[in-house]
Amino acid sequence: MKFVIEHLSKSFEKKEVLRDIDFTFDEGKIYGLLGRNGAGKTTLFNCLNRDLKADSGNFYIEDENGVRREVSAEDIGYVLSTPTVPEFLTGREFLKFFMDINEKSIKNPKSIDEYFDYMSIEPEDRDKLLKDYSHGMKNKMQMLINIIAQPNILLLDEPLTSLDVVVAEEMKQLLRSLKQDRITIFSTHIMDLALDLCDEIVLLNHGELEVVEKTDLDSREFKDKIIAALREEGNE
Ligand SMILES: Nc1ncnc2c1ncn2[C@@H]1O[C@H](COP(=O)(O)OP(=O)(O)OP(=O)(O)O)[C@@H](O)[C@H]1O
Repeated sequence: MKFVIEHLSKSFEKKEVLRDIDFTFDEGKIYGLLGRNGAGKTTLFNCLNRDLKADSGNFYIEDENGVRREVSAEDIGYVLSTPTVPEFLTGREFLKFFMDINEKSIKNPKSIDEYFDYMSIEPEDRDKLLKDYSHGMKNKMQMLINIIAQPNILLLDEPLTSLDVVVAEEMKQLLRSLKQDRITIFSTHIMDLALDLCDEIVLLNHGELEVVEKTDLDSREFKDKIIAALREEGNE
């Protein structure tokens, strides 16, 4: 499977944020999306998730035989940087509700407590209202509902920033274990995280996506190359 973006453009009034983007993402890889503040990472994710209408362009899923099809809502899981969960439900009620409404699309469902175990959410927290969850715990719940359905494309907008070091490490392991059979695109400002977790580093710079080739560079040189590319001419 490939995820192909063609001629994707988006402007806000006079500001051209995404400029005729052409890019192909391959199955089984984690892509680290890096860009300056305001470069358009969230805008790109919002367009791919169809929360925002692109001005032009399209994107498809292409199978092994080169056959293309439209991307459906079930193909995409989108974890926002600021978790949004229904605060009036308990963690357990939320998971149950989510599993009930997605019954048909969840392959090999586990029990609710198995899912909580999977995300290291303690038994005493499972029946608390989500409004009383910490930011990191809400983040975990959001991550959980996005991976339960095993989407073909997982978009993660800075999801690890608020997590403590132990949980962030667990999430990294989780994302690595999930990367087969799907395309994971991960935006972050934490370069070490990107280098550690991601198979490819993609820069969003001047409204375009480009891969940073790593050939023969040690990690210091690679970081310098990334910073130089992002610094060049600025982004605003
Ligand atoms: N709804 C909107 N209306 C007008 N301008 C917008 C809107 N959403 C985003 N923008 C502008 O588009 C540009 C890209 O914003 P976006 O949030 O996509 O950047 P980002 O790369 O995710 O930034 P950061 O790393 O700071 O989170 C910014 O200049 C922003 O002001």
